[in-house]
Order: sequence, then structure tokens, then C-alpha cells
Amino acid sequence: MALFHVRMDVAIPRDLDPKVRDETIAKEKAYSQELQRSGKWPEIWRIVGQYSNISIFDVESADELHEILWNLPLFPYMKIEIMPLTRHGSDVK
Ligand SMILES: O=C(O)CC1=CCC(=O)O1
Repeated sequence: MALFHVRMDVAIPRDLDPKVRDETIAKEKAYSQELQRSGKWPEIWRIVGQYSNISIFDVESADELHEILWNLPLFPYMKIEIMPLTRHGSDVK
């Protein structure tokens, strides 16, 4: 398995049809919650005061993460930063 720290910054255009915006956000929530229940998206945290989140993904590969992120309904309106993680040498686990 491979762990990734992912930051998503969302910027939905102000002129997007409100119905499309609300449907896209609802689809994003359902998609995200399905992945959370599967264990592939174990953490999602809101960055206080920003339309941004910090997430942890636990996936097989960078290719799988790419596929997951590419299919996010909000993907067209996001900037995404990814940091691959490996266990720290001082971790006692
Ligand atoms: O609101 C966000 O940060 C974007 C997002 C990712 C998963 C979700 O449900 O919303």
C-alpha cells in the first residue's frame, strides 16, 4: 500500500449555474464518502477558514491515486498538491 498526503484547494467559478454547483458538490460528497468507507480515503480535514482540505489516501499506487483524483466531481475546480509519504525511521510502530 502507498500513503499520500493530499491538499485540495477548491475554487468554483462564481458564475457557475447554482444548480450545477450544488449537484457537483453533492456528487463529490457521495464519491468521497464511498472511498472513505472503503478505507482508501481514511482522513479528510477542513483547513480552517479556507475552501480547502487535507486528506490522507491509502491506495495501491500513484496510478490508483491519480485515477481517484481525476474522477473527483470537483476536479475541474481544484488545485491539488500531493506528497507521497513513507514511514519515518524514528517511528516506534
Ligand atoms: O470541500 C472540499 O474540500 C472538497 C471535497 C472533497 C471531498 C468532499 O466531499 O469535498
